[in-house]
Amino acid sequence: MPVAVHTPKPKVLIPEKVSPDGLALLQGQFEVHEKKGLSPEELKAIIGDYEALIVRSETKVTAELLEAAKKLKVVARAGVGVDNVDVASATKHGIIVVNSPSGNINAAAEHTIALMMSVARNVGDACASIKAGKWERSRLVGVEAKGKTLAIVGLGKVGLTVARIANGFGMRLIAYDPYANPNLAASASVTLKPSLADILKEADFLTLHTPLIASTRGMIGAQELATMKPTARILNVARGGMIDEDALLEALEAGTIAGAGIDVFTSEPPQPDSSASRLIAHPKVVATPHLGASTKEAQENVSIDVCEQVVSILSGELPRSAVNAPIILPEEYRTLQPFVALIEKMGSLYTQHYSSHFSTSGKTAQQFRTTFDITYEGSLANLNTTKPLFAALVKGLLTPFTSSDGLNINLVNAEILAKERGILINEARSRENIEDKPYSSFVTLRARASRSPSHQRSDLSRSNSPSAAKTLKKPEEDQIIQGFVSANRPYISRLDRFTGEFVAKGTLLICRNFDSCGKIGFVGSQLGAAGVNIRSMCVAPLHEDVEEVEGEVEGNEALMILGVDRPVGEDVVKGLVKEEGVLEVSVVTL
Ligand SMILES: NC(=O)C1=CN([C@@H]2O[C@H](COP(=O)(O)OP(=O)(O)OC[C@H]3O[C@@H](n4cnc5c(N)ncnc54)[C@H](O)[C@@H]3O)[C@@H](O)[C@H]2O)C=CC1
Ligand SMILES: O=C(O)C(=O)COP(=O)(O)O
Repeated sequence: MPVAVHTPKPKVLIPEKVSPDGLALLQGQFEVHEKKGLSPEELKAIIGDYEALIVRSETKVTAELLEAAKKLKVVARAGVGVDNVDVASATKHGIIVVNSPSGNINAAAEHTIALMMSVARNVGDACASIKAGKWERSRLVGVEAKGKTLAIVGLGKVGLTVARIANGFGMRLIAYDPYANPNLAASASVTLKPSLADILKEADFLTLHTPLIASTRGMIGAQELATMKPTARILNVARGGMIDEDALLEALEAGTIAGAGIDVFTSEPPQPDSSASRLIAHPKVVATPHLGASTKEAQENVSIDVCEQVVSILSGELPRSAVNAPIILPEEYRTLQPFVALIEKMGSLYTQHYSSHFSTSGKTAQQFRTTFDITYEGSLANLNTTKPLFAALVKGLLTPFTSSDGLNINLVNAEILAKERGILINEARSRENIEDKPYSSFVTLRARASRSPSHQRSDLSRSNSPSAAKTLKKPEEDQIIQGFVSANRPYISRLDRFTGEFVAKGTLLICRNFDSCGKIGFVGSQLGAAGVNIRSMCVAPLHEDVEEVEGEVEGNEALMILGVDRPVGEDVVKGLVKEEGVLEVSVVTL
């Protein structure tokens, strides 16, 4: 009686508060563990059990933690900034880092405006004063935003949203961002300036909206503050570390800066007695504990956004916002996804079929070839990026070798791994008309024969002429697999010298046999006797380009591809090739 095999569900760890709206998507298919308040040591001790980690800004995802994360496939940042994640280390380990690039933009922008108005009208100070029983109207006179200059550093998603709201207040808008889109800037009535110095001197309010990276760390220090108007007010809802907290405190004390609204700090929560703590306590400062993204709406958005991506990644699909992988446009993503599955299966078929098969002379293993040409034909040739397809091929080629040592191959590390293993993949596109075919695109994988002077005639990559194809002869021929997608299912349409369409799925028994009567019956009865049920069958005759060569057996051969319901044992395979007529058998699982 077959024994039911229990496959454990992948585990997802969430060490911070993440909205339940997204987590609901994970329940059922994964084991979801919400464990708040873990120390770095405690986190490191348990991370090895998890396939996915979902964090916000508090968890430090260090190289040391990632080293211990043996099963981890994805770090999902439920927010924008990934400065708390060692992305380079994640890339090295093949761990995908995803974020939610737009889920909390509006929240961060509105919080910036809230701080700007609070600083302008002394809301923090006034609130503390009235709660203390005072009534200080003349001490707490503020300024208006209307007519003032708002200087924006970093005109990305948050910066632009702030600009659009501030435009409604009647503010004059200037920005410094060397990579900004001038059309977007103009449409938000923002004048781009060529340098930081240019906007600092004109600012009545200065607001920061860049990521924390090498070029922005410490970008506002004593020198920069000294060039600003004494009436200027500074806002930071981006990251601590971009403003020198000591220098800002000094400027506020000296009265050379009028006030500040600060949501983020160099160390969070700030250490007691640190400059950040003194800034928070300063009467001219309105401070909040990193609340930029803390709205119900933003938390729902980011949670759903990253949880959907965790589901995709753990299901072997592409994420939409990977930080350490090429960005794919949504429409391209839809086109690519079925081909990612097809190409991975073509690579895996290649490795399994050619690396080990049974023939009349016993089990033989061929040398794994390392030079491949992959050609995308038809509408697939128009894609902007084929990186996910490249990664899928590397994964398909290597996974049959490497699954046991747990190597995690994905679009993040595929290129590095291919290089490390000496695999050379040449990608080509062909826009040739394929209107005569029943599908819009197809893919050809060709493993090049090793070159020696006497074999050069067989190298089809150097000549596409039909006469070159006719010279194909064992043992120096190229190995060819062709495939296409129909109704989202991956099909193989050519395997070596044989053409026939079969679905690349499940366990397949691939038999090369003499193209003569009785072979199907013989194989069927052998499998039946072994209790193996045949679910599908395809007979693939010789490809039309391959000429029947007099005196050679190839001209009289066909492939029989049988989809079977269970793995086929070695004894059954040996029994098949013993009988004259079945020349070679391989078993592959796709
Ligand atoms: N306080 C909070 O809760 C939140 C904070 N944030 C922070 O806001 C930052 C910005 O977010 P988005 O606008 O979504 O990012 P974004 O990537 O859309 O925009 C960042 C902009 O900064 C510009 N930039 C980069 N280096 C620069 C430099 N040296 N000088 C001037 N400009 C530079 C880029 O060209 C880009 O246009 C995030 O990185 C995150 O750290 C985001 C959301 C919530
Ligand atoms: O999205 C961001 O970059 C933020 O700073 C939000 O941080 P949080 O998720 O609230 O810890």
